[in-house]
Formats: sequence, structure tokens, C-alpha cells
Amino acid sequence: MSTQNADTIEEHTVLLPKDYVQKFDPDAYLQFYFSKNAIEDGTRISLFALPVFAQLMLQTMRPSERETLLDIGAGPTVYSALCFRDVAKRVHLSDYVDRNLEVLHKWTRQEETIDWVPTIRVIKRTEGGPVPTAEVCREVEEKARGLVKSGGIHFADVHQEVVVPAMGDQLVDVLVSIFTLESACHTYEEYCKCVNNMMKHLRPGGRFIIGSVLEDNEYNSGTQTIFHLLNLREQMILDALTNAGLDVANAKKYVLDGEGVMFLMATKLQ
Ligand SMILES: C[S@@+](CC[C@H](N)C(=O)[O-])C[C@H]1O[C@@H](n2cnc3c(N)ncnc32)[C@H](O)[C@@H]1O
Repeated sequence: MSTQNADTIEEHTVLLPKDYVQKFDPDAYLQFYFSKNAIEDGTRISLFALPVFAQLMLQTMRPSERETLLDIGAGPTVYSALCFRDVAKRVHLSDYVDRNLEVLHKWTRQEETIDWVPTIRVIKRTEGGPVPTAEVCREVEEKARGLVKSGGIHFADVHQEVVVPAMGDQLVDVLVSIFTLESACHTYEEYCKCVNNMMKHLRPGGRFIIGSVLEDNEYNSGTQTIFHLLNLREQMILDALTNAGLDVANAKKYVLDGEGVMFLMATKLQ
């Protein structure tokens, strides 16, 4: 996700975790990562890993064990709801930035946001089967939208003891967080604390799914707005998850070296 190369090192401002509320632009982010061109140009590793995890959950958990899913730091994106539409009955999307939550609300009202069909096509390709028709894509999106309407759209702050206050005492069966903690944290100590905070929303025996950037210092959130990332080695993430009570030894993990990302699904120990 770095924007520098050796020949053209340019001075640029790197925004910090505290700048998300002021400076994160949901439209620029969606355009940069989820527009038709962006989806067709690059591999979205998440759209490969999440459907694989979804399939695994369908095979290993009874329907009654996977009713609720919470995505922490979803930003303006709905791809977790799209990927896990057959896994859960209720999907809760949450984020720190009100503008992101507004975009999610717009999507539930079927108002114009980004066109999710290119993303749905990639998800369907990962799931296998024929190239989906426009009607199939519409059904996938409608199902995901229904799940989010049954769940909710909530404020989240990973730095708080109670990350998503709107969840109250309700523990979820599946907790998802993609590219959020390394964006929200300055130090590894903070990171470990935030993992512990998040994990309080997951029931023992439930699944935690994390997507993380590895060993990078910054990323482009669209229109050359560069945000800081906490530089994490894989082992640092595994240690934080182990200490937070996850069964890391038996986790399902994808590390894509060329891409500098890791996706992992682990069970919360009883
Ligand atoms: C790189 S984006 C990832 C968005 C989405 N999960 C995805 O995969 O495209 C990082 C997200 O972290 C959110 N974030 C930043 N600080 C946060 C905090 N303290 N608590 C929760 N989320 C936060 C931002 O608002 C932003 O949506």
C-alpha cells in the first residue's frame, strides 16, 4: 500500500488515526478500491479470502451457531455482508466515521452509492459456478441488504472498552474486522488493547476473522490522501490474537507475500 518508490520520493502528508473523522472520504475510498475499474484492475484479496471462510463456516457450524455477524471498521463498504450472506441471519456493520455510516444507511435505502455489482461478480467467481446474470447479482445484493437491515449500522471505536455500544450485552457468533486495527492504532500496545476490546463482542466458540496489512507504514485512501498504518509483522498479530483468547494454532490463514496482507479465521476459546 506504499505510495513511494526509490526514484520519486515525494514529500507527502501522512494522516494519523486521529484524523479519520475529519479527513476520511468515503466516496474517494470506494472509488479507489471498489469502482468497476479498480475491481477489474487489481486483485482484491479480501474477495478471495472471505468467500473461502464463508464456505468453511457453512461446512463446520450449524445454522444456530452462526446467526449474528458484526463487522468492526467496515468503513463505507458492504462486502462482508455480501460475502457472508449465506452464513448469518443478521449482519451488523460498524465504523468510527459518521460519514461512512451515512453511506451504509444510504445503501440500505437503495440510494446511490457505489455500484457493488463488479464486487459481487468477483465474489461469485470465487464461489464458483457460472458467470452471474444481472438478476443473480441483484439477488445477492438484496439478500445482503436484508441482513444488514435485520442487524444494524452502528458507531464503533476500537479504543473503547465497549467498542460498539449499540450491541449492548449481545455477543455475536462471527466477528469480522478488515484493515481496521492497523489504521486505528499508533503503537503495538494500543493494538493489543484494541484486539481485547473487540473480542468482548464475540461469544466463546465464535469465529474471529481478521484481514491485516503486513509491514507497511501507510496507505492511499483515495485521491492521494495518505493515512498512517501501524507496521505489523505476522507474528505480532498472531501473538495479540493468542493473548486475546483465540485458538491461533488451529486457525485458517492466508498470507499473500506479494500483496503484503494476511487473512485469518480463528475460533474464540471457551
Ligand atoms: C482502511 S479502512 C478499511 C475499511 C473496510 N474494512 C475495508 O476493508 O475496505 C479503515 C477503517 O478503519 C476505521 N477506523 C479508524 N479508526 C477507528 C476506530 N478508532 N474504531 C473503529 N474504526 C476505526 C476507519 O473509519 C476506516 O473505515
